[in-house]
Formats: sequence, C-alpha cells, structure tokens
Amino acid sequence: MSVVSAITVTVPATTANLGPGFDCIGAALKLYNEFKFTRLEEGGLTIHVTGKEAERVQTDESNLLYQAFVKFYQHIEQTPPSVKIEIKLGVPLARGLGSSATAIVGGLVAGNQLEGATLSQSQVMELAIAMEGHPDNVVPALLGGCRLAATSGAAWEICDVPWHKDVVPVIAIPNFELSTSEARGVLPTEVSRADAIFNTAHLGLLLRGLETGNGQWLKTALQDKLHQPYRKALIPGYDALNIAAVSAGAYGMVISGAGPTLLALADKLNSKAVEAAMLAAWQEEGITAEVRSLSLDTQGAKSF
Ligand SMILES: Nc1ncnc2c1ncn2[C@@H]1O[C@H](COP(=O)(O)OP(=O)(O)OP(=O)(O)O)[C@@H](O)[C@H]1O
Ligand SMILES: N[C@@H](CCO)C(=O)O
Repeated sequence: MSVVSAITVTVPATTANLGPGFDCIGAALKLYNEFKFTRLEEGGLTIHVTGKEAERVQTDESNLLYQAFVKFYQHIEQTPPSVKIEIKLGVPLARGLGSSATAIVGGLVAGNQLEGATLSQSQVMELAIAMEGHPDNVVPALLGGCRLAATSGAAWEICDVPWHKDVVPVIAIPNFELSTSEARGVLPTEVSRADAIFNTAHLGLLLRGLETGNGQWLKTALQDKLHQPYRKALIPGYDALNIAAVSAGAYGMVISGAGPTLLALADKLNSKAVEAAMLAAWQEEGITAEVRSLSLDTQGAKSF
C-alpha cells in the first residue's frame, strides 16, 4: 500500500472486566468515536472536536489521540507529519467505556494507514497494549467482539469469547466522570489466595455463561473480589442499581471498566425492564444518567 493524504478511523467503545475478568477481558459495543486525519504541507497540529463534552478534550500536543499517532511514528523511526485532526465524539469521556482506548487505537491505526499499513494488526495491538498498560479495552477496540487477553510473557495471546445472541449488555452512564487512574488508585497491590481462587472460578464460569446464555451460570459468574469491592464506594447508587437491575430480571450487574458506568447483563426479553429500573434507581439518588441496551460490535476499528 502507498502513503495516503487523509484517513478516517472509527473505533468502538468497550466495556472491560465484566466483573471477574479484571484487566483481561472486554467487549466492543456499537457506540463509536470517529477520527479524521488529514496531512498538511506545514502548520504542525490542528485539532477540532465535536460531540458531547467536546470542550473537555485537549486540542494541543497533549491530546491522547495525537500522542498515539506520534507513538506510531516513533516506532517506525520517522518524524510525524503535520496534521489536521477532526474528532467526532460518540463515546463518553472517563465513564468506563474505553474512551482512552479509542484514542490510543485510533491514533495508532491512523498513523499506520497514512503510511501504507507498514505494521501488522498484531504489531499495532502490541503498541496499543503497551500504551494503555492493560489489554482489556484496546484489544476489543481494535478487533471487535468479546476478547480475552493473556500474555505468554513475550507476546499476547488473544482469544475470541463467544457471546450468546440472547445476552444483552445494558449500560447505565451517569453524568459524572471517574478517571481510570483514580479508580485504580483505590485497589490493593496484593490479594488473598481465597480471592484469587474466587475470581479464577468465576471468570471460567462467565466464559461458559456468555457462550451458552445459561442464566444460572451468569448469575453466579458476575461476581468479583479483585476490584469492585474497593471501587463501588466511588459510585453513588451502586448498591441501589444492583438491586434494581436484578429485581427487574438482570443476571447481575458489574462496573463497566473502571466505572462509573454500570453494566447489567440481561436476557433480551428483560433488557427494557432492566433499563427502566436502573434509570429510576439513579434518578432516586439524584443522578442524571443515560441508560441503553447495546449490541456487540464485531468489527473493531475500521478505516476508510
Ligand atoms: N477522543 C479522545 N481524544 C483524545 N483524548 C481522549 C479521547 N477520549 C478520551 N481521551 C482521554 O482519555 C481520558 C479518559 O481516560 P480514562 O482511562 O480515565 O477513561 P475511559 O478510558 O473512558 O474509561 P475506562 O478505561 O474505565 O474504560 C480523557 O480524560 C482524555 O484525556
Ligand atoms: N481493567 C481496567 C479497565 C479500565 O481502563 C480497570 O478496571 O482499571
């Protein structure tokens, strides 16, 4: 492929952890950011952002999307070109839906496509994981679907996780932010053997529950001892939403990524009732929220 003058990249939102799969599993959702990069003859960097909360995105060299773009050029040992970047935000910022992963994947993919796809998809993926620090958002953002990532020590093994068509992700997005760094800051550096065993068993059960749609397995599987017990205090209304979602028929509720968005899994027949119950529970706490059922994105980052 040859060098091109402009490229548009779309990258899906992602929901990571899914309860017991802390830092290793995530799923891409049909909710997108769009990034257009146009080469300039000169002029350095111009960034224009549209969409909800556009004013919260940096428009200088500290912009994460641009930093990922620069990272690509550092990797291929070239100087980044002057560019105009147009960002259309569809993924809410710092809500636990992988907005930073969209920026990292978007910047790397854009650089690679502008330079004629010099790197393979797995090389882009390795760079993205190194930038984000964990694989569970960037891998499904790049590849689509639900993905489990495990390292051999030298490289990442990525496994496609089958997701039963009747299992619906219901996401409840509150109107406040929670940065990933703050939500990681409350976690202990060491865990007990009992908690490690608990999560090992529950992640295994979750994989089979997602594949088969077995509700009994999913009800038990959507529990965690590694991150949620420490993080839930950062999310007002967590317990009320959990009770509301389960009472309305959800299999369970977990924190999406580092939060504050909450994710319930429900049978497709219950998802509307679960949406209404979660919205009402947050309204009772005085919190404005957007609640919707989404389906899985299966394609990941796309460029055109
Ligand atoms: N489209 C974007 N362009 C540039 N920077 C972005 C974009 N989206 C997110 N960011 C950067 O990423 C930060 C949010 O990252 P953070 O890891 O805290 O949350 P998140 O990725 O939305 O949530 P989680 O990792 O829990 O899914 C923003 O404050 C901003 O600095
Ligand atoms: N696994 C990450 C996802 C958010 O980036 C966490 O929970 O901190």
